[in-house]
Amino acid sequence: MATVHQIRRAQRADGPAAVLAIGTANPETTMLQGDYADYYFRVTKSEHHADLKDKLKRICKKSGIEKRHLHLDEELLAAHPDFSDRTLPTLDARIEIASAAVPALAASAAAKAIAEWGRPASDITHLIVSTYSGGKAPSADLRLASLLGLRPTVSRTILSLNGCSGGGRALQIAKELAENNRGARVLVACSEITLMAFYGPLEDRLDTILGQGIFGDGASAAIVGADPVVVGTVERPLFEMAFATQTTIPKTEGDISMQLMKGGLDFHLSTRVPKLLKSNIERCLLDTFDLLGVSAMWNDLFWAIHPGGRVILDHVEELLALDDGKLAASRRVLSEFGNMSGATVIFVLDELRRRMARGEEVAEWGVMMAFGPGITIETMVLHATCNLQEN
Ligand SMILES: CC(C)(COP(=O)(O)OP(=O)(O)OC[C@H]1O[C@@H](n2cnc3c(N)ncnc32)[C@H](O)[C@@H]1OP(=O)(O)O)[C@@H](O)C(=O)NCCC(=O)NCCSC(=O)CC(=O)O
Repeated sequence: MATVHQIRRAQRADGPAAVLAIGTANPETTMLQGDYADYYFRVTKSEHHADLKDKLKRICKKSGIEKRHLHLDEELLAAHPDFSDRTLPTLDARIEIASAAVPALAASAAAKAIAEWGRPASDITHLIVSTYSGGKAPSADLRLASLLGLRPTVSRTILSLNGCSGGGRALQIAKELAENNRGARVLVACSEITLMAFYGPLEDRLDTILGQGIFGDGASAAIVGADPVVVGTVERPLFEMAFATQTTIPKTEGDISMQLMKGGLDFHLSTRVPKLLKSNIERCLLDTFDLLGVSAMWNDLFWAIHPGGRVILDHVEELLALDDGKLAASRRVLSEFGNMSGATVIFVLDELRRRMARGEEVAEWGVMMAFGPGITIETMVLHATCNLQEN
């Protein structure tokens, strides 16, 4: 019999985990940001809140968002007019819709990632799903496994209510799984729909107005594995996952929060969020690079920052004295899709690889950062492989 130490060593991969493929998907319904305030106040029958409508118009104008995709379209809302009133008991109906829509959207994104990866879905060994739109067990992970035809032994994990840091957390767990289980191929899927937190405006909840104005729907998927297969199907690592950390900003539990209530998901965002991130991000980066034992010039790196809001990107750019264009991938994703919570950061990686393929970003090393309730900062140091320059 081998020793436990030998068994453990044999289980570990040789190389670092890497993102091997990426896929994204969005609901068909598109909402132009310039039309949103009129639409929102009309469908929620709230035209009498003229001051709030003007505020939302100003938020939309300054949001850096051109359009968003939304699962909850006018037709679906017409079938559920009570969704506009957060005091009515709509949680059951919302969960019913979300428990079909979230895995379906995730499956669209995952199918694209699997097609790019080039191996059969049945070769996936682990599945991690992140969403804030849960409320049922078995959860979206099991439904997604079934939609994709994953093997019955696939090892599933659901991350619930991790909010905008869900994508970062899921990728960190995928890295650990891939590096500690030789041959593992981890499918990460993040799927978010705002239907859970859609309701009309309230004078005393300005964060509702903000949330309605910046959040969008989308799903992203990534396949993560170590030691790429080079015989038969050739796997092409995109981003190698060098190192990862998680930091919580002390005493900020109340600044980003979500809670299920009878009328849906109550989403709270304090006005302090951009400033809190601004005063903690650089320390977090310095600590991460210290732990790695290397120093870095911020402009020599590529950046995949979660675009939580336009002003957050402005703060990061200013704080780190980043050159123009360093946050172009985050800004483009924000512009095209809004803040899709946990799904967003993989969209940013997808956009980054397109920019790298066009030669618009040439840095070899970079950082991915996502922020969520906690306030939690998920940071990962990435290495771009030559495959990204060759496309
Ligand atoms: C909303 C903005 C685009 C507005 O742009 P500017 O700040 O440049 O413009 P501005 O100061 O003139 O603000 C325009 C109007 O928005 C209002 N406003 C700004 N921030 C607000 C907030 N947090 N809650 C309510 N209202 C807010 C202002 O009071 C102002 O109203 P008036 O015009 O009436 O004076 C920006 O502030 C932004 O990007 N904020 C970041 C949003 C955020 O916190 N994102 C994190 C999401 S959480 C996340 O990503 C993680 C997770 O969900 O888990």
